Amino acid sequence: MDIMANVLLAAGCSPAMAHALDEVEAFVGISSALLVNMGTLSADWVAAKKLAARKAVELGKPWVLDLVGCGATPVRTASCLDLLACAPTVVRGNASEVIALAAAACRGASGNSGGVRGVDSTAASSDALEAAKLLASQHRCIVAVSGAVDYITDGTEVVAVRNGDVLLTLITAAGCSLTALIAAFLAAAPPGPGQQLLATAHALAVFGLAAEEGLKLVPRPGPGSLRVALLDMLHLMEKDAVLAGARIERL
Ligand SMILES: Nc1ncnc2c1ncn2[C@@H]1O[C@H](COP(=O)(O)OP(=O)(O)OP(=O)(O)O)[C@@H](O)[C@H]1O
Ligand SMILES: Cc1ncsc1CCO
Ligand SMILES: [Mg+2]
Repeated sequence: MDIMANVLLAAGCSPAMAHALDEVEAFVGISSALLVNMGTLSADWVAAKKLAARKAVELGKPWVLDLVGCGATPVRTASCLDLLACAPTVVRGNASEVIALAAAACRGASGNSGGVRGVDSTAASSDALEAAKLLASQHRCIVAVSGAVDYITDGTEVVAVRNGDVLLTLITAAGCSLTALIAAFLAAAPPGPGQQLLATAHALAVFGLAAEEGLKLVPRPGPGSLRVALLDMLHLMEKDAVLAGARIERL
């Protein structure tokens, strides 16, 4: 929650981390977008996630699902399936999580089918592209798979983003923070066909580019200094740097 909230603040947003059952709906009411993160699955938190997601749909607000550890345990996979049924705008996971969710959605399976290593991926994002397309078309959402190359699809179109650095995988909740940034970009996306897909791709590009630019500031790069430099660059990067450095390609 620390790094997610700080990433959002650095990017100019106003985050609130809320999970109380009797509060989440009111918070969705005053928010521009909702992020549901599956990192912590106490029963009342899961219930609050579902309430919040349903409220966002009722109010027509975008909401994003982060599949943390989908496939690692039966409870995690089942909870992710429950949230998928609440019509997310965007689903974001690493390759193993997306593969596990697609397998579970197809077969009702809840075992470790995506090669999940706890909350970390053992698969390449390209290996999850077909699973992502299937999920996106069957559930009418956008699916973003993070990795060396990030893929974003609505089931028909596929966009690839080639920003980022492998050192990000050594910062816990880097992916969670990226998903938070997707929610922020959805909140700011103009209406119209394809805009949410583009907003999602741009969030991935800006996040990855901030890491790349941050690494240039660090004399001896490691996860700790990258974590700090990433926050700094999300705050400092100007539009020109983003336009020059974003590597977004329609496939
Ligand atoms: N091999 C890589 N090269 C460059 N960037 C990468 C690589 N792997 C991941 N990334 C980037 O790291 C960020 C986090 O993605 P990752 O797939 O590691 O998420 P995650 O597994 O959900 O992480 P977490 O669970 O810690 O939140 C993304 O911006 C992604 O583009
Ligand atoms: C390590 C960890 N455990 C639950 S959430 C989280 C952050 C990375 O997904
Ligand atoms: Mg994750």
